[in-house]
Amino acid sequence: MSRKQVDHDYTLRSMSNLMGERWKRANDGGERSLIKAPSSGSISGQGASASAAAAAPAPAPDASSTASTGDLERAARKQFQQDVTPGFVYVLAVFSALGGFLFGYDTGVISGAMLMLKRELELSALWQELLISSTVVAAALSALLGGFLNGLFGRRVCILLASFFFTVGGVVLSTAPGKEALLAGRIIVGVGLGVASMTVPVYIAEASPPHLRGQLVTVNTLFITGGQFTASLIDGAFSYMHRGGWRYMLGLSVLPALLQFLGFLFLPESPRWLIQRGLTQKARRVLSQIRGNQNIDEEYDSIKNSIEEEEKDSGGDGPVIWQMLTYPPTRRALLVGCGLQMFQQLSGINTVMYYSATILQMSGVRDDRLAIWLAGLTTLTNFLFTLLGVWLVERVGRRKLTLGSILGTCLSLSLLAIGFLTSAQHSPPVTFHPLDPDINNSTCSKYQMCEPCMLDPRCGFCYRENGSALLAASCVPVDKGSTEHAAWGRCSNSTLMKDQTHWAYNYCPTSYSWLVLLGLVLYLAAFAPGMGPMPWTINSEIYPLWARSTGNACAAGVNWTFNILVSLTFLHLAQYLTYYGAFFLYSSMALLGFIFVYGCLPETKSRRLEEIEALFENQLCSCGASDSDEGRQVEYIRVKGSNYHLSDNDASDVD
Ligand SMILES: O[C@H]1[C@H](O)[C@@H](O)[C@H](O)[C@@H](O)[C@H]1O
Repeated sequence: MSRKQVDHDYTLRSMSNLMGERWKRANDGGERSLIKAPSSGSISGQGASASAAAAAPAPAPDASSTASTGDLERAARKQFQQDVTPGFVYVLAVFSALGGFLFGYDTGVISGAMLMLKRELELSALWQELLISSTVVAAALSALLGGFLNGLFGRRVCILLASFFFTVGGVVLSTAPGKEALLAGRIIVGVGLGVASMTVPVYIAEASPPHLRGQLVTVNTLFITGGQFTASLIDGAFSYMHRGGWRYMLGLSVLPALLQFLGFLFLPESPRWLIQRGLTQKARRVLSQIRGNQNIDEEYDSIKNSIEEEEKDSGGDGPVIWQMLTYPPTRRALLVGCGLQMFQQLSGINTVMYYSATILQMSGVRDDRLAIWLAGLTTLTNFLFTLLGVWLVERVGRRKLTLGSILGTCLSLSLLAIGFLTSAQHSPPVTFHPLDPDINNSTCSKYQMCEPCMLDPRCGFCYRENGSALLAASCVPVDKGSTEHAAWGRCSNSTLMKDQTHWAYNYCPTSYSWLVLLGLVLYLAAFAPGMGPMPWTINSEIYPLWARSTGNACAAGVNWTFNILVSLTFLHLAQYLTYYGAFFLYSSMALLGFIFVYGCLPETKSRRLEEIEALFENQLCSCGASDSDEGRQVEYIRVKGSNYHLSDNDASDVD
């Protein structure tokens, strides 16, 4: 049988299962399942038969039955909102999202810690780069390995493992006697990061009821940005310590890590993973614990049936990744999931996060400490707008949220670029050429403007400010040991830097910085609610169970890999393309991302995880045409002790 036929059969089988269940429940007076038909046309991926079924005229309900249906529906919704979501699922989400917090904290805290470390341990540029990127490289590799571990040992063990690594890493970092131990600590933390970043969204998604899933998984990204914000506060606070502040900065992560470890000793395994492993009694117990002793029969049966279906359908032998690539729906889901993560990083979020202090310096902030605190404002904005995403995700859905967000990201990146361009066009000229004591190094003295001088990593701009006028501006070599001062002359140490003399490394004084700042704020406001969290949220729900951990592992691996690529290349990119060139490049990446999302991302809001595979049965990137499906909703509604799937046009199924 060809793969195409297999897909088609699968579609029919899933359809008839759903319809059969619906019929059975409508007739036996017990639990009822009401699934709303597509509002217009078919839901994507349900093929011609589904369209035909949807197009068939439904019996017209009489007026009284419509009225009672409305009442029932309202009562059902009320009941559902009152008691269907027990608090336990929130506890579970928050404890898991501590993994997200550590992700944000450990990636964010290093920039402030590095300012102290490089001074105290006299780190060379190579060691600084090693300490920063080793964590991200370890995270990329362990995220990939995490897929395998997840399938083998389950989500809970993987989260325990990640928090164990975070704890050990934190202890090693805070007690490190030298740079080698620091490197070891950063690698250990990176391993934890990779495993946590791919496991936590999956665990939350698998434990959540469908109507809350998006929100709860998005809380994980809220915790990531919360971790980044906390890290910037801690960096600011400990920057006042003369020695050893970095030990506290790096070591404090032990607290949330320990809390998560202890919490997960008592939290349950994902019920879906348990069912897949055949541990059905345990799965039932966990499910009713998470659902607060509601009737879980329908949900349990539905998960179990779909797992059996999936196992039959995925077929094939060999490693899971091979099976995913040879089975069209999972291959498409994988492309969409990895594509989203790639475009998230290509939109330059981490350039903005890591270089916000430089961007702020451009806008006139001279004091290093103030720049550190203001960089905290950037992370706060990121955090606050992610909160907006948590609020929006179940209201507008993933697709519209991602589309709106990436469009806004693209426009605000262009504004940032225009800000940099205008600053470059009004770049101050070099007006003073001091005698270079090192006659061999005359590169810096060749520059006539601040812009090319600033873009050359070997040079910096030294000037005196008198009101708004720049006086005696020169381009001089930077000190090889520290970018905080020049190699020689007026800007070579702080005692010489009197009379309003300033050293600008990596930026130029400009009066157009407000444009850059505006672009920065708009960028975060656009990126944080959608492009920040949605790639994680969507990845946690688009794969069938047998492929979920591998799919998330690949997508998280892509996220970390592009994170390294974008953040490590930024300074080189700025050197070759200038700052505005780099931001125009990110903006065009976001535009490509918009086209990709528009064409390829189906709406997954309110669907059960087991239904989502059907969305990928159509040809890849045919979703742009099926926007109308977004109105389709499946919700569990509990009425007088029974579970309903309730939807808009299910009147014929209601007594
Ligand atoms: O979703 C997160 C979030 O947006 C963070 O702010 C960013 O630093 C991460 O790289 C990203 O994966």
